[in-house]
Amino acid sequence: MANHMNAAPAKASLLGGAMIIAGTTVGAGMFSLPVEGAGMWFGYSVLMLLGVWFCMFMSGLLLLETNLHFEPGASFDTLTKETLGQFWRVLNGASITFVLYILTYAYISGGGSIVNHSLQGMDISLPQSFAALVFALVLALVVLISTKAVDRITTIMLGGMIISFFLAIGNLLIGIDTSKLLLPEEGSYGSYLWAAIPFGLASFGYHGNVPSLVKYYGKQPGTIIKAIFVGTFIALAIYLCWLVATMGNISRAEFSNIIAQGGNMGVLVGALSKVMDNSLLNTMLTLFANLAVASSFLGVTLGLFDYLADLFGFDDSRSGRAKTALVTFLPPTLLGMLFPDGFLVAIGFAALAATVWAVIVPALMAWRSRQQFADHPGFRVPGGTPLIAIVVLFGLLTAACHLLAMAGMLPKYS
Ligand SMILES: N[C@@H](Cc1ccccc1)C(=O)O
Repeated sequence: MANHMNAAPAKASLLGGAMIIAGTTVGAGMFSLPVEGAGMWFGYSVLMLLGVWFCMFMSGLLLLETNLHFEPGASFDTLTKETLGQFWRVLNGASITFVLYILTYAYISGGGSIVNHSLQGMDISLPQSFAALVFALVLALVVLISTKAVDRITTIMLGGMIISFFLAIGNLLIGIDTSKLLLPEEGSYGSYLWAAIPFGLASFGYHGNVPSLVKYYGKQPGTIIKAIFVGTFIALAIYLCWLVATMGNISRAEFSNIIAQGGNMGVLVGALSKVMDNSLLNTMLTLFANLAVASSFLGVTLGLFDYLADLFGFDDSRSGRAKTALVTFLPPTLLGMLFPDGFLVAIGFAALAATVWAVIVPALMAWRSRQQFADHPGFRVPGGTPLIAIVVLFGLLTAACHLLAMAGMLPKYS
């Protein structure tokens, strides 16, 4: 999750906004997709991604619709307070905080696992909890230094991600085995769809950036809609290539093995590395995975850092920032060291909480604001109330899938 808000150019370009959205969207969630999608395999995974992308794109537009009734700079707290009232304001704030914290933990878990995998390539082996600590400390230091430091570093990382992704994936795409992809062995597939939906939702989360885009561009719905469309579409394209590359090279049976080993990022990348014979491209793939999770970590924790500083009233002095850093990073880092392999569980819970603030609340707010601001309509998402209902149902369905999967009541591939 990149955060480029502070570097607003004199004339905000569409590309800048689209990159902000794509940078936020593409993150650790992506590494859960092939593992959680292994049960339903490629065809159903593509269908799920298309459906989830559509609903998450629409919920972003519904959020934008409400946001445009307020002054640029107004964010979730103001929007929920003015449209839905105190109950939703508190629930929404709690669900955002929860998502930011648990994603930070997921990134530390995934980051530790991928740092460990990278070090193994250099013949260094560390306990994974130590690798998680190193990953968290180095990046926390960047956030502690300044927002500007985060901004510069994520920009460089985004460039590195694009180059390394296309080099590594290009090679994997050439080597795919279409029969693996399209004609896997006999067995049931469709029933595994449900448990995977929450991971699709988490992978398409970016909604914290919608208020930032309104602040960045001002009240320009046309440009903002295009930025959200292009940004999420880039993410969709990257995910589809990623599924082709992983499922076209790793068989469904091998995925059982990956799942048995916890399904963390390092295990998945390790399995892919085995099928790549070129060591440079192998390095590119590992580099991409490191950059993807590191840039997401910086974006998410910067948001959490600013939010907690404001909540606790810590100032911007050196000691104030140190205190904020402590509350931001200590709990997830400790968890990351105690439970280094909770990556997939954490992404699932992030999805559950995200159904509230990234899906259901945006839909309800748009519905309310259409009544409240009936005399100055402004931008309206097409589709009327039925579209709002579809988005709410999607949120409820995803939450139900997560809860049922947790209770062991949905088929899970293993
Ligand atoms: N889409 C992000 C996670 C995320 C979820 C919700 C909001 C923001 C970010 C990822 O894949 O890592």
